Formats: sequence, C-alpha cells, structure tokens
Amino acid sequence: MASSKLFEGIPPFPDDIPTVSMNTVSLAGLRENDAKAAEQVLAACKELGFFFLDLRGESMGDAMIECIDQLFTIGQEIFDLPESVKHQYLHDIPRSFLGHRDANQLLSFNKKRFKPRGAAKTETEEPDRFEWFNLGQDGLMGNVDLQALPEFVIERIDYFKRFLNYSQQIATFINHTLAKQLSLPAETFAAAQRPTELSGTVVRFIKAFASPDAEDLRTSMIHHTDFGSITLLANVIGGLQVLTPGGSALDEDAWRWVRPQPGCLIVNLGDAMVQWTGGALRSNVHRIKYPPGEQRFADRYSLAALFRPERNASMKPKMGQDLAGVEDTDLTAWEWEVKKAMALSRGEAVVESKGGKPVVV
Ligand SMILES: O=C(O)CCC(=O)C(=O)O
Ligand SMILES: [Fe+2]
Repeated sequence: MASSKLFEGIPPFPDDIPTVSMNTVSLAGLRENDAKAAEQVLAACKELGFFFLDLRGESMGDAMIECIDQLFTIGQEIFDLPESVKHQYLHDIPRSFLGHRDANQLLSFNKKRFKPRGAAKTETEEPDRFEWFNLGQDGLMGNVDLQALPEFVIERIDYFKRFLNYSQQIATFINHTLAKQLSLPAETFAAAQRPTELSGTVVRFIKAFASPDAEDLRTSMIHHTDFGSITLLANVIGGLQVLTPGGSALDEDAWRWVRPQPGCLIVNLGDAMVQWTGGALRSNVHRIKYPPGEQRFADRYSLAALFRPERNASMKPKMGQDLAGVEDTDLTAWEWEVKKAMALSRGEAVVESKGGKPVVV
C-alpha cells in the first residue's frame, strides 16, 4: 500500500482489538519465483483468501508505492469535488439493478463512476456510509472510449493508468504463481483476464465517512465476497474486517480487523477464482466496519484494483475432474456476473465465503 509517509500523523490503529493473522509475501520473492513465496501464496489463497503483499525493496513495487501515495491525495480531491459535479457522473446501481432487469443495464454499472453515500443498504437495512468512484479498465486501456469524467480526473488520468498497469503486472504474477502451484499451465488464469479484452475490471476509490458519533459505530460497506478474480487493496486507516472461516456474519465475535501495513497491499481472491478451481481457492467474506479506536474520527480512504474475468471467458472449472455439483459451467463470465448481480439484487443470494476445499489434482 502506501508508503510509511501516509501512516505518519494519523491516529494509531489500536493494539487491543482482535486482528486477523495474514501471511505476508514479498513481491520480490514472487517475481523471482521463490519457492517459499509461492507456497505461502497458495496456502493463503486456500485457507483465508487474503494475504499481504510487501511491495518494498522491489523496483516496480517501490514505484507503485509512490504512485499510490499520489493517488491517495488525488482520490481525496475527487471526493471533495462539488456535489453538483459528482452528480453529473453518477453510478446508478440501484436503478439499474432494481428497475431495468436488463443485462446491458447491469453491465453498464461498471462504466458509471460515483456512487453517493447511502445508495445501498447495510445488513441492518440502514443506508451505507461510503462513496465510491470507479474507473473501468476498458476505458483506461483504450478498449472502449474513455467514459465521460470530470476535468479534474482527466487531467490526472496518467496516474490511474500507471496504477492499473502496476496492478495488472502484480495480478499476473499471482495468477501465474497460483496456476503453477496447482499444477496447471502458468497461463491458465491470466489467459482468461487479458487487459486488452472487455471486462468489468475497475480501479476504485472508496471514501468511508468518519464515525464520530455513537450511532456511527456500525457497518459502512455491507459484508460481501468480491465477484472477480483478484483484488488489490491499499489501506491506511483501519476499518476492513474479515470473517473468520467457519464463522457467521451475524456473529460480531466472528469478525477480525485487518491492520493496514505500510508498503503492503492487501490481496484477496474473488468468486471467479473459486469457480475456476472447482472450490480449491477461497473467496472470503469481508466488510468495512468503522475505523477502530481514535481512527474513527477520520474519513477513511482506500484504493483498489478489482480484476474480473474477460467478458467472454468460460466459467467452467479449469481443474478437478468432478464437475457434479458445480453450477454455471456453461456460462461466460459476463453471463455469470449478470446472474450473480441479479440474484443479489433480488435478495436471493446467500453471502458466504466460498471454496477452500482440499485440492483434487
Ligand atoms: O476499502 C476496503 O478496505 C474494502 C473495499 C472492498 O471490499 C471492495 O471495494 O470490494
Ligand atoms: Fe470487497
């Protein structure tokens, strides 16, 4: 994530709250095909579906840290744009999910940019407490025309392109490592996520609002698993929580805080990796609560690259002989995502961690 610079001058993350224990893998190790790093990635992706990736001391990693530092400033300024400007570029999930049950409408939500605070609900049916701003990979790569964006963003678009480029390289290392560790051809996962092909991949900024009052001590972003393949996340202030494997989302004791680490990205797998591996890899439920301790008085910003399979990729598992019980093997990624989005919008989908089964090679 960001350099230690951004961690200076913020209130401390408390020492007396339950945190999740996560493997830390170094980007240098991953890049050099270090056997121990590769084993750690596989173990983390099977057991928890989350790990820290330490970018420090690796040339691309150090350049990415600098880029993230700059984007954290830019991201704050984007959320500070006048409401009248942000309203010209609204994200319309609720209307497209609930109003038009039309696949094109659903897909188009990735092309939309600002989600205002309160547009969705938390588990208590109360309004959420965050805004987000999404930029699609397709526009940044030139696969389609760049979406209409505020002038302020256009002027800084190269920062987003650089962040996306670094993120793509890292996702490719992880995809290669996982495939090889699972005794599959190295390109197995990467070949279904080529950045030059249309997909729902986005760069996302999130602003979760400060929680100064007692009534704010509740969920900011509802618990979920990510739809896609790999998510890279940069956090400075706490607030992210991971559900303990085997725990229930309704049990507050089953949640563990993630302590953000300077120079480290948080990596987590999404549902597509579970589907492709017949359940061997894990996508774990997580949510944004409120920043813990004294941190709750600050607005919390995060930056993510959320990778999705290319639209036409097959969602048939790429390993495991027994497809009995695996659903949607005949769908393309796009059909699969639309189906999942519809089920979620109708309240039919159960949000639960998936995968982490014993590997059948
Ligand atoms: O901001 C965070 O820490 C988590 C965001 C997240 O889970 C998401 O955007 O899917
Ligand atoms: Fe997420």
